[in-house]
Amino acid sequence: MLEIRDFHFAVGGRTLMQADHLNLHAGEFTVIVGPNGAGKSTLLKGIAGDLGLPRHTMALHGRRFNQWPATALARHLGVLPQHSTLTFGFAARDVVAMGAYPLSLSESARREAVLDAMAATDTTALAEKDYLTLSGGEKQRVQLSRVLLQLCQAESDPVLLLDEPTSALDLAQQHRICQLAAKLAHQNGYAVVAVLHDLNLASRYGDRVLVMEQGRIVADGSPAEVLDLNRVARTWGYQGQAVAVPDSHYQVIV
Ligand SMILES: Nc1ncnc2c1ncn2[C@@H]1O[C@H](COP(=O)(O)OP(=O)(O)OP(=O)(O)O)[C@@H](O)[C@H]1O
Repeated sequence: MLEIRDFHFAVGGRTLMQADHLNLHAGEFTVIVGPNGAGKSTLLKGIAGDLGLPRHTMALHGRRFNQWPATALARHLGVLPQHSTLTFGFAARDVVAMGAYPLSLSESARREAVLDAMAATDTTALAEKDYLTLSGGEKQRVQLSRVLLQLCQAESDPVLLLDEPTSALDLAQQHRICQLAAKLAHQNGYAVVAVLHDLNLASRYGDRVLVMEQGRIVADGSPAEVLDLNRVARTWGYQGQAVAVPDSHYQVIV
């Protein structure tokens, strides 16, 4: 559904990200992993339009990005950046409501959609709180609600890009957000793409894993195909150990 061709971003002659051909699929939770500086955020920023790359190199549902009206594209492509800065003290629910800008909703439908988006990230209790007083993890989940709201009127399967959505979250919330990402893919048909550093979360929840190294995708497949100890040693320079999880088909790398 999302096709990328000849994607290239260089600064000062150094290629920071190159993807000759990448397809992202509806109903699939894709996880991007790789060492610091591998180009994961750059890839997401490129898709999100933040790098000014040519829009005709990407197509969504067979239509090139430059042929999509901006608001229609915003209803189908949502991005949770690694950092979101806000300097005014809005209530958390007003921050979420910012996601409604490409939508056409009555006032009451908008209020309800905001609450639905907050319920999905377990932030309902924060609705009236000043956003600036929230903890890092609470802010991250409120921002995710904003992006979920933005996609709630998509006419065809949307793409959700998450740049390190679990970086500020406690253990339980990390699993909840990964479960939500998998559910949005499997039950709602979203193409969900998340950058994660935790390879065990990637293996447990991802349908597909892309490994990036020095700006390029060097492995692409199911977690079992891609995340073995050899790959971990080669890509991260870390000699891990694999431990089987009882009564399950997956293993953790420690
Ligand atoms: N606008 C830019 N100008 C110069 N260098 C850049 C620019 N954007 C990114 N880089 C460099 O490109 C490389 C990839 O950065 P990127 O943020 O994509 O890495 P990452 O894989 O997301 O890393 P991390 O896991 O640390 O978040 C880094 O070396 C970074 O310093």
